Amino acid sequence: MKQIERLESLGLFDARVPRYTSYPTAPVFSTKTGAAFQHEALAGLDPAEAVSVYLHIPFCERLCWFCACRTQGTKTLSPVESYLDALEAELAIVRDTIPEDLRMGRLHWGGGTPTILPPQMIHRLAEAVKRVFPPIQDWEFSVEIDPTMVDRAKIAALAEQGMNRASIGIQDFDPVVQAAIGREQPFDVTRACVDDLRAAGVTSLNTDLVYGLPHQSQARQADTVAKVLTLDPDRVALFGYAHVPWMSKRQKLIDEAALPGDHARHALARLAGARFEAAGMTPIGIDHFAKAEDDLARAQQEGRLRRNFQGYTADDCATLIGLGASSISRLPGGYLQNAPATAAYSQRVAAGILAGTKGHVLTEDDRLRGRAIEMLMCDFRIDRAALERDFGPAASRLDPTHSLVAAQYADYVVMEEGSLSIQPEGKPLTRIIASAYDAYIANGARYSQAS
Ligand SMILES: C=Cc1c2[nH]c(c1C)Cc1[nH]c(c(CCC(=O)O)c1C)Cc1[nH]c(c(C)c1CCC(=O)O)Cc1[nH]c(c(C)c1C=C)C2
Ligand SMILES: C[C@H]1O[C@@H](n2cnc3c(N)ncnc32)[C@H](O)[C@@H]1O
Ligand code: MET
Ligand code: SF4
Repeated sequence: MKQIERLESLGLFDARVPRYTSYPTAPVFSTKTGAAFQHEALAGLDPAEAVSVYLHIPFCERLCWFCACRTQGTKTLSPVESYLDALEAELAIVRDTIPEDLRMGRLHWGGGTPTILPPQMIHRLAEAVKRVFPPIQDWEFSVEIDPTMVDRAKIAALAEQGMNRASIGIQDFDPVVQAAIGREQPFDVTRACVDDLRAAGVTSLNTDLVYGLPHQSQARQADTVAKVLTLDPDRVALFGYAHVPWMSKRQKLIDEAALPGDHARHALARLAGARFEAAGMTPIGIDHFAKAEDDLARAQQEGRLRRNFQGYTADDCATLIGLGASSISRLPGGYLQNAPATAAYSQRVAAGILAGTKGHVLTEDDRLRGRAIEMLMCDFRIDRAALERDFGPAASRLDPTHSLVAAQYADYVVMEEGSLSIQPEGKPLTRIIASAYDAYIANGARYSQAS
């Protein structure tokens, strides 16, 4: 049997499992954990430890049909202006809750499209965040940028506020694919944006690509990858298209008949991956590539790679404070998600209430399984000794699962001294294998295809 058919027989194309940007995953969160927990957790933060801050801007001028991110379309800046009022209200409540001298190690603006903000709003928002969270000396400030929704004045404003990393959305450069996902983006506009970001002092530049989009072919994918390589990115994210029209209504505009089949989709991922590796980039986790000298590759090399709501990261801050509608915080005791809809979020913070509405308090078992899943997603290996260091004898609770996984995926995993490793050919199965450690997997949530 061919390699791909053996993987297929293990459920590669049938499995619908989470991406594990957290454990438990967001669908497990419940309203039993809300603002009361958030208040206690924020108040109890240790001021000696810098925190990471994520700020969500849920607005786009265009709404790409393939997109599953939480965002809304707007042609004017008036809802954006009101949203900044809400963010300032949330920041004021958070300021009154956290210890006085808490510092910020990292700030990430995501969306949606943060670059919908004109320069004066960029300054207003960045200054509001820094007043509540003064940055440490060598802080990092990263921003998600839509090359068609940015100009030099916006980039200059972001750079003046300290932006030193950026991530640009590309997805695919082919005009036929772009038309099929409702996202026109000329190469020369993207090229100019990259040049401006570099000139403004951005030292680490990520590009987002998606495989599995309608009308993608080997030839088109090869051409997109070649164009991306001429931009010389430090990192590339290559996401598998998650077709979840029940979650993201705009995906109903996607022509399902034009989506590549399972084998074609897999071949697209393989082709792009092989080209990035041939260009000298290191594969990182299940869907990233990075230059060897980039922090992400170094983190992987040194066993410091982590996974959080933004995907793979070298961020070692234990605490992530999410601001804005739908943002998720990772606090010492557990997770908390802000009200997802912009209106509900704005009403809460205007009333002076913390924005968290759903969450999960972590048990010791959650932490153990969560760390095992993170190890698989980052290192393709569950290090038994490391788990025992952190969790003591409780680490043995996973032994039956190791045995089950080792038997079920015998050709693709090895057990050595209690540590389980996924072999290189088994990497496409990583999300499926990780889900074997998920105690909540049968809770009825619907997920996207695993590979
Ligand atoms: C690559 C970046 C993406 C992030 N989320 C998505 C993408 C493409 C889209 C997405 N998010 C979820 C699903 C369904 C489950 C799955 O297939 O794994 C998809 C397709 C689950 C999910 N992840 C987060 C949330 C809030 C949810 C939805 C749960 C719910 O409300 O029902 C956390 C989260 N992931 C990303 C961000 C930016 C984010 C939180 C703000 C990245
Ligand atoms: C933040 C990044 O998330 C990716 N992204 C957005 N929507 C989807 C989806 N449905 N499937 C896969 N990736 C997606 C894009 O690459 C975007 O740039
Ligand atoms: N909205 C931007 C873009 O599409 C950033 C990535 S998607 C959140 O280019
Ligand atoms: S891909 Fe980016 S620009 Fe397009 S809808 Fe999603 S968040 Fe908005």
